[in-house]
Amino acid sequence: MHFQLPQPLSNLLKATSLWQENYLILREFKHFRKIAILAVVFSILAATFEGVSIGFLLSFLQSLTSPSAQPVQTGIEWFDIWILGAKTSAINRLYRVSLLILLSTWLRATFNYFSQVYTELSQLNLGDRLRKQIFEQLQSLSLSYFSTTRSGELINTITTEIERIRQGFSSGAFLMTRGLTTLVYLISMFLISWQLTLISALLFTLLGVGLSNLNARVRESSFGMTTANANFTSTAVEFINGIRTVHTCGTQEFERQRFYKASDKIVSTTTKVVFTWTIVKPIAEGVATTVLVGMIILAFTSLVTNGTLQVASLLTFFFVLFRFIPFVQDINGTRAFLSTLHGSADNVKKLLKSDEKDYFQNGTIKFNSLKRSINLVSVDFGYDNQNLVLHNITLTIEKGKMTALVGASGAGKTTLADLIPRFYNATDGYLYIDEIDVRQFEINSLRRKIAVVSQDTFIFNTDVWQNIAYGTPEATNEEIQEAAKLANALEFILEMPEGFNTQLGDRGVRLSGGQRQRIAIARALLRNPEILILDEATSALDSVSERLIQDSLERLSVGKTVIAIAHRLSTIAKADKVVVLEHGRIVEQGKYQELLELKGKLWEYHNMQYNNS
Ligand SMILES: Nc1ncnc2c1ncn2[C@@H]1O[C@H](COP(=O)(O)OP(=O)(O)OP(=O)(O)O)[C@@H](O)[C@H]1O
Repeated sequence: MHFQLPQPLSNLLKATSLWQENYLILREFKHFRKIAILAVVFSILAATFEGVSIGFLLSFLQSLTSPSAQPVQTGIEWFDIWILGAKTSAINRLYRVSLLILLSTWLRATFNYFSQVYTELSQLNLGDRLRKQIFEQLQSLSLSYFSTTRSGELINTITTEIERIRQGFSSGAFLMTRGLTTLVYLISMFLISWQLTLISALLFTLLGVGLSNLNARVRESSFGMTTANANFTSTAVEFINGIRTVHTCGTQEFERQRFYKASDKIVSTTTKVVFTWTIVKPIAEGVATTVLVGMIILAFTSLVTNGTLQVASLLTFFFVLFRFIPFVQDINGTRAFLSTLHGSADNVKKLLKSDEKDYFQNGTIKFNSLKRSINLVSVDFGYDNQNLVLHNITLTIEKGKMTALVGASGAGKTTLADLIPRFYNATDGYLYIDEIDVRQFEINSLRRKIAVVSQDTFIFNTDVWQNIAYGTPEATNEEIQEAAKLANALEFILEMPEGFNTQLGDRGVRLSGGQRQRIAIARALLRNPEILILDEATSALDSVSERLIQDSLERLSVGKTVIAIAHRLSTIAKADKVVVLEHGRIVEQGKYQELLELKGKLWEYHNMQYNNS
């Protein structure tokens, strides 16, 4: 069944500031509107039956206090006669009304149960949708977004802040049910005594207005609380990820202070919120009790003594008022709690918002294979708008050839190589693959043909099989073993306690640097790429394995296009073209021997390396 809100209702909803401010969150309801509507419907039914039981209660008390009096009549003849038993004896009426009270109470309890179940389910769905929405957002943002955002902050948004919004939904639903029931109470009270109801309504409204001011303050301080949470998660994530560096550098005390400070900040900002938020309920309670006592005195001294109100009606009125007060307190308390969530909502909305974010724009042309060359034409690139890292790069990388990038640390070699699989877009200039702008290619079809073996290969916390086959799920065990063998990784894998089934731990902590790199090479070998980017691929290996891997890479490179970045010149001596970069500019390019004869930059590096070793 497909639920849809009626158009006018939907338009009305969209005109509210609640919708406009929280559109990015509320739009998720459309994915589980059936559940959300059921939650609302059951809440309405529960509230209605609360009112119905009050009606029956009045009849019940009347039957008790003045059995001979005319019973309460609804005006619906069949109902008054057959259901309430208006024409039967007082005791009969008492039985009937008692039965009706029980029935309506059970029904109310049942509806309450379903309203709670569907509210919880809606809440679960909201959390689920928001997490997935953020995942989609993170997947579609360009990599540069992650260079400028702390990962801990993102983790905080996905976990803590979404959890708080989820709680916010159930509080919102609670507010709605409480609101509806309060309305039903108000109507019942109004029917019993409009004078007393008007006075109570006026006093409670004044109370509500007074408390709004406090809620605004809670809202303000909630932003500080969210910032403190985000900062704390970032600090904790950095501390755990960098634990080896902390031990190596002996900075435990420094980290302790940083961690404690971040944790203290959560305490201080939250304390501020707690003090303001929790004061709401006691204030509401005190004022409400004063109102109640005042009303009892007023009712007795005027309305009952002059006969305007029956004792049964008065008792029912106070019974309802008595139940009404905690509801009003709940409403105020929940409103205050909801105010504490503005910071969280803001945080999630900021991440989901699409303006001022750099999105990855996918192309449509399917990349099948490299036919001629990759051409960079006057390419400039900067990670931010202020500082260019690459300047005016014009370069041809020919199919089937090995192009080596050489230069000092920070010269821009990795950055240049990252432009080919389009990890980043050129800030200016063009990158063509076979004369087609790289931006026009469907990115996954291009990246499937490229393998990158980089300095910081990520090893997943799963077994060796899956780590090598990452990106090639269709690979057979034989193929995986063959790739491991070619990458010179088979031996150490088989020496591990469970061989290929060994779990590699978070980020591959159970592997040495060289082993990690060999897993990465095996991963690349398995993908059998057309274009191979080797970024310092052999730097973490001992000389024996380096030679073995060098051989396997040479075999693999036959007929493939290789872009190799290596500090050790021995690994690139056979390159078809060597490109020397300095401060993001190409200063030399040509064959290794030709460049040596020029006695320029490569010659300097060459001498430095071979004279030192
Ligand atoms: N994600 C990033 N965000 C901002 N700046 C970056 C980023 N990555 C690198 N840089 C900067 O870009 C410049 C070039 O870095 P790159 O990693 O390309 O140099 P490299 O020649 O590969 O160095 P190395 O040989 O040390 O790996 C450096 O100044 C570096 O600080």
